[in-house]
Amino acid sequence: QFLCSVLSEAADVGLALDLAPELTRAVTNVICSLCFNSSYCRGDSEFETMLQYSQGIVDTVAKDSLVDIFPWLQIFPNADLRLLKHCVSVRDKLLQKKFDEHKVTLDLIDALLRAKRSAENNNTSEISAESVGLSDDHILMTVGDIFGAGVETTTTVLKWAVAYLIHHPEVQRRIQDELDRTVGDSRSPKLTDRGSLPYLEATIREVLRIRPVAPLLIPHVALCDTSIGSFTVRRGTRVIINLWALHHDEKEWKNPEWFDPGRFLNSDGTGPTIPSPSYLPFGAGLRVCLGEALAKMELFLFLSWILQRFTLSVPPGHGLPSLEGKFGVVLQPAKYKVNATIRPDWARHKCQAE
Ligand code: HEM
Repeated sequence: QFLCSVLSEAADVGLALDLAPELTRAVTNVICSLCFNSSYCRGDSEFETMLQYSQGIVDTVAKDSLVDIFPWLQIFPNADLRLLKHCVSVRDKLLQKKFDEHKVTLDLIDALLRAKRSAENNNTSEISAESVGLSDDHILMTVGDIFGAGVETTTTVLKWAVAYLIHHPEVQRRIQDELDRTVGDSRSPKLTDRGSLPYLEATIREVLRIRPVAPLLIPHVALCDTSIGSFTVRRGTRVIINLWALHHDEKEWKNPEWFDPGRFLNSDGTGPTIPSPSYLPFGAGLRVCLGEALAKMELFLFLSWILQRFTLSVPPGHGLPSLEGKFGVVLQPAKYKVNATIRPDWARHKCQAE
């Protein structure tokens, strides 16, 4: 709702908007309300700090990832590693503050603290809060992981989605037709509408295919001797999965560089499908993304709300957003500006409400 009101204010005065900070704030607030039962307003200085350290981490993790591959290289002076350590320490201080401020509420920290207290009360020589991973430090790092994994990823997918929608007004129109037919303009889309909006679902899948947020997933280590196809993988080997190659494999995807949500629709166009097993935007197996279900809900709600109310386009005098991306642990699009125009039915709606 806040995001839509920012778009609405910009639309009223014809302002070209950099959506990135607004999308980040909206996604951060989803995670904040889950972890701390709180949210940030526009211009909050703590939120600005969070934006800065988060970008610092994205810019340095996996950059020229030689240290990731040869960890002993960290003995040499390294400006990126220094910046990374600084950002992590700012993050830890902020999380510690949130943790100290924490009152009794119903959120993730609260649930973890209750589990810790219950483990402490049942303390026996075999089971202690510490041994089941519930020290204060574990709780802080769990919340840190949820932030680290849950904000930049979802925000980046939304930025790519908007960039592709601006490049493809015909895709926007088709989603809007679908929204008009199934949801209308007298209420906002809900999660229960997801099953009746297959083209929007197919578009989200195509964005996740064509610009996978984690093009090399997260590095894995083989826990035992094993094999992948005809390759032997020894215990302790670092395994990097090239998701980019899987998602752009010409044997699996016709014209893989074309943005075509239709490839994720079944033959009669009535439901979403996954046409190839070469599609793993959230990874697979034991270490598959923990937040997949949450991320899909967010992507659906953000995009359906925005497209129900607005049409997105390139502001006059600006070029189309670049689709190249900046490679790092997360593949981010370059900055771009967007024009939001209120759709005629919503404009009427607003007038009636005033
Ligand atoms: C569209 C958004 C997202 C995408 C594309 C995404 C993608 C991924 C990928 C590719 C991995 C690595 C899987 C592997 O290496 O096999 C991963 C791991 C992970 N993700 Fe996500 N993610 C998203 C959102 C989220 C959210 C919202 C959360 C939490 C609230 C989250 C939490 C995690 C965690 C904790 C892991 C590590 C799991 C483990 O190692 O056991 N992710 N994600």
